[in-house]
Amino acid sequence: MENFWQTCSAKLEQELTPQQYSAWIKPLAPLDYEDGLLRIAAPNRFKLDWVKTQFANRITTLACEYWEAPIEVQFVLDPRGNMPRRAPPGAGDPALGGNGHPGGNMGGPSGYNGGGASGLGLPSHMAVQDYMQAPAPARETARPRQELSRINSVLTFDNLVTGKANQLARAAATQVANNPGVSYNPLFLYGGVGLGKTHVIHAIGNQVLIDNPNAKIRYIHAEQYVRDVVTAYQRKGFDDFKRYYHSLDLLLIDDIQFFGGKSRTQEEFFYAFEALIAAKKQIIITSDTYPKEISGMDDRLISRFDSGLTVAIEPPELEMRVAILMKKAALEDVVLSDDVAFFVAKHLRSNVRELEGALRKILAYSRFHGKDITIDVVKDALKDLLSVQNRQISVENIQKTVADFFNIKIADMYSKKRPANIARPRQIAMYLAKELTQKSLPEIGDLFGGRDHTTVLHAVRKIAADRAKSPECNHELHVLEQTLKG
Ligand SMILES: Nc1ncnc2c1ncn2[C@@H]1O[C@H](COP(=O)(O)OP(=O)(O)OP(=O)(O)O)[C@@H](O)[C@H]1O
Repeated sequence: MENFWQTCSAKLEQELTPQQYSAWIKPLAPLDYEDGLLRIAAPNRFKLDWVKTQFANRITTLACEYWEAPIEVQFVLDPRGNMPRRAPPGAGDPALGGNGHPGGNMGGPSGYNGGGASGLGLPSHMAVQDYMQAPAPARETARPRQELSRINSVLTFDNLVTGKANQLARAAATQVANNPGVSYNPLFLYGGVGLGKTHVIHAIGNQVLIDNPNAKIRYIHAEQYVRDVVTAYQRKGFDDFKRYYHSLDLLLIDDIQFFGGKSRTQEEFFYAFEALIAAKKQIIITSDTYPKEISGMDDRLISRFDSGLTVAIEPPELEMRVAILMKKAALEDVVLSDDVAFFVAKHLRSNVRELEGALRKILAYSRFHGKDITIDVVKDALKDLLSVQNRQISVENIQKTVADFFNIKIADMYSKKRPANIARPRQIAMYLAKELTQKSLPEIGDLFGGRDHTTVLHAVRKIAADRAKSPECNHELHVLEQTLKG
């Protein structure tokens, strides 16, 4: 470590002005180096902050070059108290009355040839930047991996309610968490909005971190990954980008449908994917739909996504919705009666986020008015939500939504044509008409070009059977239902 620091300081001395070097680099001291984590101490908070924002990237790059490995650099306040001030008197420490105000002649961003944070080395998502944002020294040293991983410690398996809708996903997730890189790789979870995909992958991350606190884990939303690719592109920083992502033990990437149509992102992700899988590192992906249905996605990625295990998370069934409401209420120290929980769960069927929102409203309403939570209180608290739920869905609306979804003409809903690409959407529309409206089978038949009620019955049974056995069909229907319910 001492050797590294000598090499690194010498390099920085060449790159910086003498004042910059004396003011910012000389007062630093390497603390320790272990398992890819290098800690460097700064004598006071001001210097710590400035060094983090201005020189962290460069120091990390030099460290990676020196050890020829991905290195994370953490800047901390010197645990031994203030170190002797080695910068010459008046050498530009504004905190001590010098003239080194950021941007002034001591080397603020504009004074640093070769770049400040933006021009040197790692893009903004990189490990060192993460450390740069670590809040307080105590936490910096306590669980650096946890902070770097972006894992939300609240989203665990313990508070994930399990039911028919997510039991497969949970079983697969548990297995992957217990044997990362070994069982299903990648694990691909898909399902509609607010059904718990993000919760499940954070739960995996939390579990892996408990079992192996040194695991290098990263949770990232796909939109952020896209932004990082753009940043790496602008800064010509793909080497750092690759080094970082290819060095992970566990990559959790959320809502990958956002990669659709973004070829450069897909290319970079493909490399990361291949490198991690080859090294038996675990990848977990979520999406709002199954791999083949993601539009604008490269075929080679789609086939990779499908090469591990693909599991759906379904909308929760009634009992599961009740259990979720009760669990979330219990976390707020509130006991919901059965009839209240069933009432809410019966009326709000689309997703868990909606249930959480409803519960928040109910709790706020009852606290504000000082009333116990009864069905009448719930009706008042959720007036707006329930009126939307009760809004009548018309058969015409169903026909239009289904026709748009499958890219056929509305007229095909009434026509006598029977090619499969028309017949199936028509059967789906009939099924939804039966599920979501009060119309009888003959009435529905009439609205579909005067068809017999037995034709409607056949369609309803067929689609119900398909839905029960095919997660893809179930997903399509769920998306349509969510669209229709607004
Ligand atoms: N089975 C469950 N048990 C407890 N809480 C759940 C469950 N499923 C979802 N939730 C909660 O519902 C909320 C929404 O879940 P989450 O964000 O994981 O959904 P998502 O499927 O990732 O949605 P999106 O596609 O919009 O990103 C979160 O607060 C999550 O904790």
